[in-house]
Formats: sequence, C-alpha cells, structure tokens
Amino acid sequence: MSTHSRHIQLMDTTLRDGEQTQGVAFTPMEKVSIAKALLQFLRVDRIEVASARVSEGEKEAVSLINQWARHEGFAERVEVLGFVDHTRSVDWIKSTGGSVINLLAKGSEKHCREQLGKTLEQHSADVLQTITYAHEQGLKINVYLEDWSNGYKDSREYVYGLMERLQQAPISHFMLPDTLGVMSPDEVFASFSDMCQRYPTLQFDFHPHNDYGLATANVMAAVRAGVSAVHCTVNCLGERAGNASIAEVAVVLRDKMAMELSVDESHLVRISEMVENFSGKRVAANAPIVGADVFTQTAGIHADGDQKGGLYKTKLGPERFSRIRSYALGKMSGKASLKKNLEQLELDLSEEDQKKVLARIVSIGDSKQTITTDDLPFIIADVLESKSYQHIKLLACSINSGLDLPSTVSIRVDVKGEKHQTTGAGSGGFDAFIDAIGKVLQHYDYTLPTLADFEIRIPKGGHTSALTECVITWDCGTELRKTRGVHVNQVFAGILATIKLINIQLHEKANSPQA
Ligand SMILES: CC(C)C(=O)C(=O)O
Repeated sequence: MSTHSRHIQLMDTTLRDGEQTQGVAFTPMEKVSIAKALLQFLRVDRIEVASARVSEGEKEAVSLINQWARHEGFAERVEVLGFVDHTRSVDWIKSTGGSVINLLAKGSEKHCREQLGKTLEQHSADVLQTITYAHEQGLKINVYLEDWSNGYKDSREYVYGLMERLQQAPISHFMLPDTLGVMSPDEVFASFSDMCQRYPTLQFDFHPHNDYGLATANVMAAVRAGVSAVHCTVNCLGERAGNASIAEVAVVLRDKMAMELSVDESHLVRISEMVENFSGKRVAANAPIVGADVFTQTAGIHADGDQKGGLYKTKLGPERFSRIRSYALGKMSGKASLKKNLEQLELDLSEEDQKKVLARIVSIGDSKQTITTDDLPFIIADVLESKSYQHIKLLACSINSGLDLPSTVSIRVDVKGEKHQTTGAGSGGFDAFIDAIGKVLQHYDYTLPTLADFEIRIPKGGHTSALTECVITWDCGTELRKTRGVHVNQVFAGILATIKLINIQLHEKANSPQA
C-alpha cells in the first residue's frame, strides 16, 4: 500500500471503550459535554458513545447526544456498540434516536466456539439476521470482529469464512480489533495488508489496545497497510492498558505519515483536561502532548539552546496545542532558564542580581525542593533585599510540635564567631524559636523587637509544595520594619525573616557611634 497522503478517519471511543477503564463512569451530562467537544471542537470524524442496553442512564445519555447531533447535522457520526441479539440492540439504538450500530461479531473461531457455543455457519447466520433487521430499521451498520488479532493468527480460515459470508451485506466499516493488545507493528502490517488486498472494496478500521505500549505504533502500521479509519480515545483510556491516545495518533499520522485528518489539534489539551476531570483518571505528567510537564525544559543547556536559534525546537511545538514552553527552576537551571522565566514575568534584573537569584535557586533545588515560576517573585524579593551580613548564622534548628502540646526547639547558632547551642519552648514552633534565640542574644545585650504583624503567603498557583513567604513587621520603637523569609516550611520562613532582622540590627549596633 502506498503511503501517499489520504484522509484517515479518527473514530473516538472514549465514551464506550474509554468508559471500560476500571473505575470510570460518566454521568449523562458529562457524556454529552465530551461528545460535543469531540465533534464540534476537536472535529473527530466519528464517535462511539455507549454499548446498547447497558442501563437507563446510558439510554438518557445516548438520547441527549443523538438529539444534539441530529440538530447539528452530525447524526451519522454518532455510533453505538450493539450485540448479535436479533432485534434488541437495534430497537434500543432506534429508541435513542440513533443512526449507527457497531455490531459485535466474533472474530476468532475460539471466541465463537467457546463463548457462543456456535459454529461459523450458525454465528454468521445470526449476524446476518441482525444486520438485515438493522438495515430494515434504517440504521447504518459497522461490524466489529472481536478478537480478530488472535483469530487471524490461530484460525485464519474462520476469519476468511466470516468475511466471505458478510462481504455482500450492507456494512460500511469492518472494524478489526486487536482486542487483547497483543500485536506488533509487523504483525499489524502483514495482516492488514492481506485483508486490504483480499477485500479491496471494503473499508477497514483498526481498533488497537495498548497492552504492550504499541497502540500508536500499531496504528501507523495499519495505516501503512491501507486502513481508512483508526480508533482512539482521549488520554488513552480504555479496557486494561487502554486504546491508542488520540493526541499521539493525531500528531503521528500528520507528522510522520503526512496523512490528512479532520482534527483540530489546538483542542487536544482542553479535551484531555475535560476527560481527566470527568473520569477522575490523572494524566501522567509526561504523557506526550497533553502531560503537564512535556513542554517544560529542565536543563539550563536546553533553555540556552532555545535562545540561540531555537536549537531544541521540534515540530511538536507547544503553540500548536495552545500551550506555552516553560523553563523549570532547580539545581539544573542555568542563566538562560532564569532569563526565560524573568521574560515571562516581565521582570528586568541586572546581571549581578541574576547571579544572586540563580545561586539561591540552585541551593534551594539542591535540597530537593520544587521551585515553580510562581515561586520566583518570592525568591527574587528575598534575595534582593538580603544583605550579606554574617553577624548571626543559624547552623541547625529542629522543631517539635504536636496537637495540644507545647512546641520545643533546639538550635545551634554562630554569633560573631561564637557557637551557641540551646533549647526553647513555646505555644508554637516560631514562639519556641523566639524563646531559644532570646536566650542566646541576651549575651550580646540585644533584645528582639516585638511583632507588629506576621503574614504568611503562598504564591498564586496555590500548590502545597510551594515556597511560603513570611513577611514580619517589627515594632522597632521609632519605626516599623519589615523583613522577609522564604522557605517551603512556613515556620522556617518566619525564622529566616527573624534572622534577617537580627543581622540588620546587629550590623547597625556594630556601626553606631556608641559601639
Ligand atoms: C468490544 C470490542 C469491540 C472491543 O473493544 C475490542 O475487541 O477491543
């Protein structure tokens, strides 16, 4: 089969096979919202929205989808899985206003014999009977050959026999599934090449599963062999390891095989988020295209390369999916990563200040704390106002706090080159620290001013692993003074703000004329 550009239909089965993911059940309104987003915004060619006769809720969902689809002119693009049960699935689909049945026939001799207890002749007669009835009722008919991958391998004569009996029936698409996700790309290519050559006038769909992680690669092989439609789901949902991810399939068919598709890629991420919310199944941060981290560069060298002629750019640019590239901050950040973040925040820092901020980012990153772009303004504010006074250094500090128990603290500090170790107690961790540090500072004729205000903030993003910023306002008699501390632990943020004030005041004391 030539790999010349041709239109490949995407049939999305998030609402049928996707709902067969363990623990996933969509409400009717959720199904309607996903169906609308798939057809109207993502513009997939066809959607499979349910299995017939499942429940009353399912009937309501399918009816609502069909009502909307008919109004929008999408009626024939909404499909429902039906069973070889004479009239019952067809009647159920008709009662929902549906137009298309995806009839589940058996694609392997083993399934036919063991599960149905039928011969090929008996089963094909049953299938044809349901097809005739569906046709009379005006439904468009597609047929699944369930377990076809094993059937083709172990009982090829059965597969050919079934095809011979069905090929003259009014079937729009023969849908060949790798039901257990056991095929390799080579096997997919060989078997579809054979099917497409044997039945050149028929339309074949490929329905992959991802048990070996090969679903997308197998889609490529099936398209190369000549199929005209492939099935996929949002976020790779589906029975067991899922189906093929629609995001992966869309970009791979376009970029790697130059196929024409109807999907609008700029909606892939939005629909992924919608399905993530409704299904309760989190998308892995490194899932291609839709994962939270996939457009984040972590190594400083990548950020540097992006600045120098887009050295790390590929076709998979974030703009294509309405996303933006970000540059992670941590121990591997370089000057370029910081610069990119500053640009995004529209902040301008001198080279000298950038160096200081970068050193702080690297040291925070070294202790494994996650730093986000939201944290950056806190770090900048903290670093830029910090003086390099070293009158007091906190060498170690451990805090014990408990519910309904006084807090205790143990500290080791260096004041003007002298080491002190002491403990303190208080109603909370910060209070206990003030008790302990007060005991040390009395040796230096220094008393901490009282607090006028104590404010803790987290960055706008609001995640619990964020840095916290503590701004303390001190009542210094003739004036109010503010100092800031930044740390992942809010008590330590307060302690760092306190150490900063002590350093400033010890410095002023040392430099005052009375000293
Ligand atoms: C139910 C059938 C069509 C299926 O999903 C499969 O065989 O993978």
